[in-house]
Amino acid sequence: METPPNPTYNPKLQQSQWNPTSDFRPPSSPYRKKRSFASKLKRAAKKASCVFAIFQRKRNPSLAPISELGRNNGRDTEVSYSIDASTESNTTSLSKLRSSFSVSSSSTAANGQVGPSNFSFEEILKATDNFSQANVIGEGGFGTVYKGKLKDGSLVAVKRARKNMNDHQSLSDFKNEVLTLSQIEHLNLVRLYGFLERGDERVMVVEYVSNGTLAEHLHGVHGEGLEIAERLDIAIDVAHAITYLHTYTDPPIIHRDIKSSNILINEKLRAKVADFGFARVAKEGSDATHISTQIKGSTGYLDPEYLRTYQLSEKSDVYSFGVLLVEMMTGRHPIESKRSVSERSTVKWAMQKLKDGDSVLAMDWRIRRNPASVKAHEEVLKLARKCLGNTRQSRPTMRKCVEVLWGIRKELKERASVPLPMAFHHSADFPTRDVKDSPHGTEEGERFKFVSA
Ligand SMILES: Nc1ncnc2c1ncn2[C@@H]1O[C@H](COP(=O)(O)OP(=O)(O)OP(=O)(O)O)[C@@H](O)[C@H]1O
Repeated sequence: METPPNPTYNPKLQQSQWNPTSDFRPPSSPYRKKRSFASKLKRAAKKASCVFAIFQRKRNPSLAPISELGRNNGRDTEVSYSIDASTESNTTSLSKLRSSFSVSSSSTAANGQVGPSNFSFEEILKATDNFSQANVIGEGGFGTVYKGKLKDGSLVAVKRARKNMNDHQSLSDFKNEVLTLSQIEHLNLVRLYGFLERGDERVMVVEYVSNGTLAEHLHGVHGEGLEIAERLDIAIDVAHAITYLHTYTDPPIIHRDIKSSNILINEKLRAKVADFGFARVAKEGSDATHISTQIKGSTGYLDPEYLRTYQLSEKSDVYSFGVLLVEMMTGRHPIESKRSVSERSTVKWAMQKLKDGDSVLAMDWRIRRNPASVKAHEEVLKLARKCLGNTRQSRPTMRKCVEVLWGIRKELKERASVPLPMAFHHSADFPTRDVKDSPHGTEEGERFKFVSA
């Protein structure tokens, strides 16, 4: 099932316009379409507002132009940039998926502050209570992440770059993340609302996603333990997001750091992919199949072919996605250093179980067992096996992964709706395991509990 690209989205953005490593300048909008009378009128109004902005800047030079983003290091000016908010729609079919693939053009208000709710550095200070410890929600490679509430009531996550960010790489990763995020908009990708820079402070304001990371859900820190259907929905969301990056942005974007801690979960247990610090723009041109680059990514998720050859392609994300699928099905970290040698690499262990016809033994103890869930688990592992292929040519595209996952979800729903004969409750086909079992125990001696759908 091939999906034609969204006809309204055909940006032809030259890489030279926004090379993330060399030129940190937000590009002009790549979003092109025929202009209606209304949009001409809008443009005229915008022009007028630009004239007003120039007039304002003359009166108030502290309002730096958008094009100075990232270039006023050390000066006490404030620079801001953000993208429009748009209504999110849930995507469950290919056509809906397509319609959600759009890039919003960045809009600039007269005062140089833009976005869904205009905010200044002062408002960010207010929103986070002067970056108070009570609002800290996480710590990452770039610095501390705060929860904030803007004056219009919307919740945001504020990523505050470490002040002594003299590590050139971290700063360029930070800028890379801002730049990449500013290019894209998708239901399953964390939205960038804006970037502010004042003096040595740099903050990135992004959509707040309220329910922790996938890693926390899988490894028992957050939530009750996800059921198989919820895991499938999350896998589909992630696959949609990566498909979008690979297929519907031009030039394509390789995420480079797909892992469970970079996937944020909302209250409805749907996923948004975050952390574009390592994202890399693929070369333009159909014959460009890979990019030679420094190794980036996270242990356990890294494509071995990329490690060997230093050549990055979209299929490196596919490999990491394969590792993620295994993690989601087994509930184990990709590397489990405390386990016996044969179980230390979760991918190797689970793939061996699949090969031996014992895939159910690699199923997360938190997932309820029934014929439908056991089958879905096995099918996901089979897809993971393809994603983990040794060569990039042997791995499926992310779009193919979406299709396969849709098929598995459909079958799961159909199977789950068929009432189980009582005999199944005591079936020897499905080993039972006590849900209280330690996730760190070895599989030998584990007792499984079989539960009907
Ligand atoms: N948009 C967000 N909404 C809610 N919480 C977030 C958001 N972004 C980040 N967090 C929280 O802050 C933590 C740190 O995030 P950050 O992206 O800075 O680093 P990381 O991805 O965990 O680590 P690294 O940068 O080393 O990859 C996350 O683990 C998450 O708990």
